[in-house]
Amino acid sequence: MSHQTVSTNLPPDSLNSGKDETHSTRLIRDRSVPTWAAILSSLFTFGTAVCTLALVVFALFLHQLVAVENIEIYAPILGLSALVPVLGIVLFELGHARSLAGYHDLRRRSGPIGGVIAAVLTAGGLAMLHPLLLLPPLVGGALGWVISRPLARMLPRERAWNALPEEAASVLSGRDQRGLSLLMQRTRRAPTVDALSLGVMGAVFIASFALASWLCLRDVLVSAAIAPTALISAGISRALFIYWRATSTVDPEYAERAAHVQMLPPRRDITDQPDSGLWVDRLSVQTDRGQYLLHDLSFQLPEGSITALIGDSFSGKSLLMRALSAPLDMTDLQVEGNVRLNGLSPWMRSASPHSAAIIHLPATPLILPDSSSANLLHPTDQMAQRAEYLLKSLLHNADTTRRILQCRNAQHLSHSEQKILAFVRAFSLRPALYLLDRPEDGLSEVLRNTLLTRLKDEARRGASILLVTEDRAMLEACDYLISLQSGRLVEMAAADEMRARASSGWQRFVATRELESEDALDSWINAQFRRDGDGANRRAVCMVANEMLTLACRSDDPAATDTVCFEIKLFAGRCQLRMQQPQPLSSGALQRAEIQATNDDALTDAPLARVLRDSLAVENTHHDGQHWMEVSIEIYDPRKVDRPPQPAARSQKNVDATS
Ligand SMILES: Nc1ncnc2c1ncn2[C@@H]1O[C@H](COP(=O)(O)OP(=O)(O)OP(=O)(O)O)[C@@H](O)[C@H]1O
Repeated sequence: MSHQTVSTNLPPDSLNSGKDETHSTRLIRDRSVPTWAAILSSLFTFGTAVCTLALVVFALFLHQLVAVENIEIYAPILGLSALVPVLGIVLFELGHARSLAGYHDLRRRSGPIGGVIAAVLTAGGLAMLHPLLLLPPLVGGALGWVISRPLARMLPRERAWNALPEEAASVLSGRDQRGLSLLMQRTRRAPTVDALSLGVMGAVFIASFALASWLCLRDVLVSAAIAPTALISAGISRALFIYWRATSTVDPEYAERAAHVQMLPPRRDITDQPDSGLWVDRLSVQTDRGQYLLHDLSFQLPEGSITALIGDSFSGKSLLMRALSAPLDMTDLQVEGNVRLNGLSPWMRSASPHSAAIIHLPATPLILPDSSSANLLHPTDQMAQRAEYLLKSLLHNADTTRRILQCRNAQHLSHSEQKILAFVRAFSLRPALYLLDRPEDGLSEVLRNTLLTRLKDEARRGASILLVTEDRAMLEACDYLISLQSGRLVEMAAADEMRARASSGWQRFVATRELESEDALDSWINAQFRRDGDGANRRAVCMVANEMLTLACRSDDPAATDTVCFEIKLFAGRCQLRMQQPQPLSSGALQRAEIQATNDDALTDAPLARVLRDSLAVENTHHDGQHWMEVSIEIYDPRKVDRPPQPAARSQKNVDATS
């Protein structure tokens, strides 16, 4: 996938000002495994298998010509000639490892295919000698399948190290790095599998030997063929066994991946999808049990904007960043949505060079156990100059800059040095979108300020920045705020507007104008009443809010928008809940609702009447140029009452009416 080149207006202090960007920005390519590599791997192992077979054939001729027929000269001739397949084995094995260096998993999975092909061809040769000779290797192969598939799944796996709880306590106290890596290691296969496979191979060898001896007795085989036949049979069952074993475990390439990632088609009703900035539409992340971790998120980040994700702990902030940058890595989760960055899908991976679209910087920096230069992606002279400049501008210290750049193992740098190194690498890639998870973590105030200045420069260049932060200065620099709660988007608005509202005590919630928004509305209201004993307050306000939502959904006013907007503010003894309206409620509608509120029979289908019944007052108000239906609801302070008030008789009436 080729990516659209991002806006590259450089900040005035950039070293590359006025120069061609393409020479100073490193392109990236997503990791990929070429299809030819699997074929090449199989060919190499096929070559090794043929050379091994040739050795067995040499052994057969040596036995027959030298030991049985007493032709002495063949001993050195055949002995020396057999060095050719020996050399072949070495060359094929070396060639396999060298030409596919770095593809260890692929060699392990595709290599055995070459062995199986050689085994099938050899089995054909055995069958031509006598069909019975096929029996031991085939039975061995079948047993190998049973051992490495169903049996291996049932047997307990061996751990790299069986730590006692006391030992684990010592390791997790930070006293034993080697112990920690052993604890982290994935479990290995069951040792019983290896023992059984060796036993099966031994059995195949001896069964073939016995069969070939019997065939020799019947003059079907010469005596010199007995041992080679047994060796070949054992080799065939070994090749099959290796293949079963290699394919019985999940390919690491597909392990720990998302269960399902689906790019949804654009909505038909949206025609003005922007071709710049980030566009997120109906993004959801679900567990395999159907629990939503992110629910139907839709928002836009304009090009060159800084936006902060705010919300309680576990509200899904970090998860959203991961879903935007690497949905495939969300182990066992189901991800779907339509995500576009500058008009293209950042979810598509491509092995062809392209400019970096998204860079995600988690709170713990990603640093390789290699030199700083390697961590800066082995920069060209021009890029190295820019990296040095960026480091200096962040650190304001030439000595520290030099020390970081000359470091041979960047994992030995301090946490903040590693963090700055990761930032410099990101800045030199010039992505269209930065996802920054707690960028301030571990940085001194001076570093946080210089980092913020740099981020503002990146935004001026045209990059969009989405960050999770608790740093006041960073929050104040934001153009927009996105508020998340329990994986749902509560609101996205201009930062100034949200700050002003928050300081006035009002909290806002925006959702689509449909009854399905009820769960999100309830969880927003629940979040306003967190004190122990607040349950009755939650129920009372949720009941009224849900009726208001029903009222909004029933409205056939052509001026009504696709969204509903609620605001809430808590006072002593009451809470004010208001909903934005296209028009004020007419006095006629209010009067009818008041009459209905006193008549139980009419309550089932009269949301406004139920709102009136369950609240202290309902009135039309006007704020920020908008009409609001504002409701006053009685609440209590759980710290001051021993026993929360029972649901009012009116609420009971409501339940009775609806049941
Ligand atoms: N792979 C996963 N499988 C199941 N649940 C997950 C997975 N990843 C994250 N979660 C859950 O999703 C929720 C949101 O996690 P996330 O890390 O996004 O929280 P956060 O908003 O960043 O919180 P904090 O501010 O505490 O870091 C958490 O309850 C977490 O347990």
